[in-house]
Amino acid sequence: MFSFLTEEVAIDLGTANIIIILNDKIVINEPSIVTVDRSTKKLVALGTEAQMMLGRTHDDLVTIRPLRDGVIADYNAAEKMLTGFLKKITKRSSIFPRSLKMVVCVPSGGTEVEMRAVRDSAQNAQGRDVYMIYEPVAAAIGMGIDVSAPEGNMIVDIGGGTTEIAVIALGGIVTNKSIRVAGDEFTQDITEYMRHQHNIKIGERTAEQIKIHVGAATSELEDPPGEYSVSGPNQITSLPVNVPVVYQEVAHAIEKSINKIEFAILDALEQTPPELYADIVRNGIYLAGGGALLRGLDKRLEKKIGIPFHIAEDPLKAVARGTGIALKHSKKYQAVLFR
Ligand SMILES: Nc1ncnc2c1ncn2[C@@H]1O[C@H](COP(=O)(O)OP(=O)(O)OP(=O)(O)O)[C@@H](O)[C@H]1O
Repeated sequence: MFSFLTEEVAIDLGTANIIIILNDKIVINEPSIVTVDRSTKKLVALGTEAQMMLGRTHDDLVTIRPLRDGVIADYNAAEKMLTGFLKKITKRSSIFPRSLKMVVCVPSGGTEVEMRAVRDSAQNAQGRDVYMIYEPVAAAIGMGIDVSAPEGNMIVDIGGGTTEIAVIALGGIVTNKSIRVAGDEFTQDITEYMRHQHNIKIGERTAEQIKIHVGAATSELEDPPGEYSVSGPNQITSLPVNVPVVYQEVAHAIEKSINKIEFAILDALEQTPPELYADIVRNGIYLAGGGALLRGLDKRLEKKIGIPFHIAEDPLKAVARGTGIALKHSKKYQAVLFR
């Protein structure tokens, strides 16, 4: 009778970004950040607004990233963030409590405790009917892969906190590898490199901008980006300096982290049963997550591993789209949804 009060919400609760789909449309796509008042514990800003405050707050305010390495690190902040965003987007009724049917994605390498934290915070944020889906499965659905087919498909999802590598067949994850090396680690590598090589101190946002503007996984790009200039204080003199950065430097800075991802993919392939391995060689490997946008990454991996790599159409949204599709067709996808 009150089904008009039920709203369907799909959530990609990522370390770097949160994407919320309401009734089929992306309504929130913002950084997973909150600013909280230290003394009253009240929420001051959310998402993009909170990101603007990162590194700029005074003592009374604290800017928090509630997720680290793909999982909830600060439970209270995560709940505040979810509740805050859901308040922004859902209908309110003063007479009847609203009812949210939710699907939230979780990393495939998460522990039971970590998953419970997601479930509880979603329920406390008014989710009456909460389901979960593993991120690589959601990414595969988002890329249009038939996850229930009797065929193996490998997904490599390079997010902010984790790189998830999974082989999916018959609606389940057959091989799974999750490493805590992804976009945030690349950003940190760049900060370190700039400090060592150029004696310049830069913040997280600037390092991320370098990665986005001139980020590359190889120093031999066919279509290289122009240099990107950053300014900041010299480490020793504190005087302002301006440094132009070229893509080869970023490739050098993140080399070790990319190597770790290569090894993890090789390791996952080694653990894959032979029939599924043959499918993967035939179908290629699918890349999703923001890290898939690093220039030359697909070509580099292809060369190293000898299997073609396909990048998702919109890598940053593949997981969210898949979560939304699984929610919309929850009967069809009941095998991949769990509570
Ligand atoms: N053009 C780009 N080139 C390289 N990296 C990028 C680009 N755009 C975004 N990123 C990086 O992608 C990461 C975010 O990706 P994504 O939104 O897939 O992760 P997430 O879902 O929030 O994280 P996780 O899956 O670990 O919880 C960030 O580290 C961001 O800096």
